[in-house]
Amino acid sequence: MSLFGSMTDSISEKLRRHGKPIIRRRPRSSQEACHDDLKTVAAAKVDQITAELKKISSSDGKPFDPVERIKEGFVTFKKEKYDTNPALYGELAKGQSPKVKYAGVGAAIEYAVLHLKVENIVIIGHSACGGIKGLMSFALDGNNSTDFIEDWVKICLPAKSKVLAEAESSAFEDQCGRCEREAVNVSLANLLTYPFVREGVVKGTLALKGGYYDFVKGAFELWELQMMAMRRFTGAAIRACSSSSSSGYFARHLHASSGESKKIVGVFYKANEYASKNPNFLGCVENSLGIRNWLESQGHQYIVTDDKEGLDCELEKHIPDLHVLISTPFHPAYVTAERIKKAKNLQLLLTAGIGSDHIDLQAAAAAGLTVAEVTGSNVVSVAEDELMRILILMRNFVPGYNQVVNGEWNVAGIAYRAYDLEGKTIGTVGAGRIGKLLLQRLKPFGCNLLYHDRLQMEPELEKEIGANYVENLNEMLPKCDVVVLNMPLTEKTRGMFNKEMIAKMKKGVLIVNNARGAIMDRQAVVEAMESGQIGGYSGDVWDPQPAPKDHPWRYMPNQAMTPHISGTTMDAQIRYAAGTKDMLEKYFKGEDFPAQNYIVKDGVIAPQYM
Ligand SMILES: NC(=O)c1ccc[n+]([C@@H]2O[C@H](COP(=O)([O-])OP(=O)(O)OC[C@H]3O[C@@H](n4cnc5c(N)ncnc54)[C@H](O)[C@@H]3O)[C@@H](O)[C@H]2O)c1
Ligand SMILES: [Zn+2]
Repeated sequence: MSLFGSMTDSISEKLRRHGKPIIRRRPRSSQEACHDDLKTVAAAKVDQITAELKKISSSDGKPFDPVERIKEGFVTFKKEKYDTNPALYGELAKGQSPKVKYAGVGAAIEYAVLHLKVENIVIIGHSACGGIKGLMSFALDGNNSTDFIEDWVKICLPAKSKVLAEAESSAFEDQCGRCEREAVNVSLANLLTYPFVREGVVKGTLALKGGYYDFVKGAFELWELQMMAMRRFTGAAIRACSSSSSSGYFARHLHASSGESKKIVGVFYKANEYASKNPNFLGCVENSLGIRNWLESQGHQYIVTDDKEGLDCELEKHIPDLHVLISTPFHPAYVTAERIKKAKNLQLLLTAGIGSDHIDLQAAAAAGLTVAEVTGSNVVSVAEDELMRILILMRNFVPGYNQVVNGEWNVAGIAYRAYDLEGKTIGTVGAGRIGKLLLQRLKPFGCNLLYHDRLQMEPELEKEIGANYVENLNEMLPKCDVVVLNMPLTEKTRGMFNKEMIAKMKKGVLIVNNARGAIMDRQAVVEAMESGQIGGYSGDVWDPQPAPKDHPWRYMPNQAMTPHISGTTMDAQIRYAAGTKDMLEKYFKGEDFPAQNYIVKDGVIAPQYM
């Protein structure tokens, strides 16, 4: 591993979770009782050293610059040590087996930032790193992960995927070199999960810097964390890290006694030959959210299957004694009242994704169960996909694509019903997380944006998004060239878009539905497509799922349907896997989940799902 402490937070984290803290605490001594005095002493010492350093550098007229100090130090090291002892450093360049490891763990960082008021944190990686070599050569297929490397790898996966995406065909050595630098960036992002670090960076009182020693070339690189770019690249890492808690012991169980072993069942789609094609493919049976080793190391049983239908299926076998069921909307395990009745040990139903309508919420509430999902985990994924579908329908893309595949060329056959998006009226039914993101993304297209929801947005947000609220849905529908559905499937919205509602829309309206298939009256859609009342329909949600071969939406004209894919991008999977793990961890400890994740809590259904 690194000599310089990068990644060490996650390592100590891992050890703490296994109940083996790296540093064992001595009983409190009287000396420790007066550590407040020591704090003052330490702060005074730091002030003194800083003042001395400033004096030294101001003697040559330049202001004190900590980054310059590091560079100078490195140049001195290179000239006076490295270049004078080629035999030793040549040996080091081949690899090392260090006897000592310096590690800054959470508490030390907190002390340094809050009390010593350091202005720079530098994380330094190095060439020929054994840890990175392990990370790069390790296949995340869920089979050969070791107890230790699994969590570490998960935290650094964004670095590995970035390198593989950018330099897939490069030589292994080159990939390792890139990953040694990217891993530093991940560690920097990891630091941002500390609120006091974030605050310092935002306020400009603290700078996060990455460094890299190349022992082979004898070079040193230094770079500063770019807040915006980092956020984008390491967002997933930040979420993955912040989902790990800092205490390793099971405190108490809200629902059961401490330390009890649980039977957890996950229902996911099978990825078969695709499972190993991407290390972030966590949401399939094969990789089972990447939590198998973690669960089993704590004595829990984890059964995973895609076999979810009928009385003979694998899921049904485990219903009588499972404690937790993890399911996804993409390959929904239908949790009916009968199944809930049979599930005598069931406590928790987790949806890895958003939308828990595959669960009979009334029955779950009556049985005192908790239902929760990873709220927000794939809202960007869905909003982007909806924007794509709007454009695909508006430009009549699918028939054009089909012509190409079929060896045809007929511009007219596409053009007569292809339009610009600009100037059209687009209305979303439901403007929650996804609806708002869609409206924001539509703004630059110069459309007339409308929304209907149970709730009106705050005037400021409404103005920023540039959409007008229409309280009465019946007034909005006749105005729209495109209607997008963005509300949950509930008892109120099931079958809501029937023949009568569809008749209220403009003739030739385009409909995008990534919300839920059952919000539409299946047959009414088919008939309206055939009559031309609906000009185009696109979506990724069906009722039931998987859609049977004879589902009529497969065969209606002017449709641009896909299987349920929008919320299960590789980016989304990292987020919903981390969110599911976070909730499991909290469940084991008897802690509450983030409030927005609850669909049913303590037998009460959240109001918008009633
Ligand atoms: N296709 C996919 O992969 C995918 C992924 C994520 C979510 N979804 C679906 O999208 C839905 C919305 O997700 P979200 O994250 O935006 O949820 P959200 O809770 O943030 O927003 C839902 C909005 O719908 C509104 N609403 C509820 N009932 C309504 C009604 N009867 N009439 C009008 N408005 C109503 C709510 O007030 C809320 O503003 C989910 O429930 C899920 O079914 C699909
Ligand atoms: Zn190393």
